[in-house]
Amino acid sequence: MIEVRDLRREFTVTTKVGRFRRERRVVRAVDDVAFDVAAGEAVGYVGPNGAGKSTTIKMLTGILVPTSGHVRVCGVEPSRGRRDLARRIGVVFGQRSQLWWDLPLRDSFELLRAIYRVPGGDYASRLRECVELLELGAFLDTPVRQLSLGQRMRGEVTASLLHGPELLVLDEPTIGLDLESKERLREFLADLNAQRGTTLLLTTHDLDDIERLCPRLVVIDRGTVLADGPLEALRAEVAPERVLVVDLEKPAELAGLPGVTSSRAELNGLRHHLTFSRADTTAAALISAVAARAEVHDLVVVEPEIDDVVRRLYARR
Ligand SMILES: Nc1ncnc2c1ncn2[C@@H]1O[C@H](COP(=O)(O)OP(=O)(O)OP(=O)(O)O)[C@@H](O)[C@H]1O
Repeated sequence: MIEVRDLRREFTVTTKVGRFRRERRVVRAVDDVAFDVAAGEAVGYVGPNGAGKSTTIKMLTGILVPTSGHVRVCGVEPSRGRRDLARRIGVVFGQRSQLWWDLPLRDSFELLRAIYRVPGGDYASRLRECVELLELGAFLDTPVRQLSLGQRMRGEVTASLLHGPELLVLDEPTIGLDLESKERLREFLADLNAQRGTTLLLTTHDLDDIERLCPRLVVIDRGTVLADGPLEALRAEVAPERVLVVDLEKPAELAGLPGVTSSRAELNGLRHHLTFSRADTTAAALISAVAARAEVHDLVVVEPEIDDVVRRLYARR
């Protein structure tokens, strides 16, 4: 669905030096990026501010022309076949609208239907589905400028799906939304991917979006790909330590258990936090070792937070 090789984009920026001189400098925003996305995947494209995420997305959608490299999206070269591509993909920019500010949402949708020449039956069924799942009914006749951010974002997502795209590219789709709106949108996108098979590529700073939606992560920093793989594999690679938290029936000492790299006790020895590495032991073996020493009341295995995984990936540089 997406094929990117040796992708590069440079910008020339002019900065003022002293009172009269200006200096031209080349900024390489995307530097030899390569990745593929197969049909039906849901991939998170993450990185710190200025990493090159938006620049990549703009090249994938044909808004920006690459300085060099190879990009194909749905078999189309985006900068040459922008119109053709627009019929096959949907794009949502959290910070930019594709809706007509003064028109009611419903009229914006009608205009998009005409632009993309969507057959009446397909349009009606897609709109009905989005209205129902994204709960748009109450504000379909409200001008876009009067909508809340959460309502507008639901409108943006609907607008991007009316022509039935194979791929949906989202740049910061949940930015600024309240928790309930975020969750509703995530659930909708997860269903779209799982049930319709729509491929998703999204950039986000909210790692809960990734945890909820994207089994695979491409991490970019300073224009280059730092890591690419399933979230679980990256977690195991850079943050292999997990913590077994056990509550005991009676206080006990749990020092020296095999595979435990550090431990901490609280509640007068009733609760223990045992840190262990995947390479040294398994959760099952550790639980058996604890149970052989003391009567276990309850337990939980805590995985490293996704924020921690991503922070360690950035730090690895
Ligand atoms: N039009 C432009 N002219 C000059 N420099 C640019 C331009 N667009 C982006 N850049 C620079 O390219 C780099 C990458 O920017 P980009 O917007 O792709 O980052 P990002 O990962 O999307 O960041 P953020 O998370 O802050 O949105 C930055 O150093 C940015 O200043």
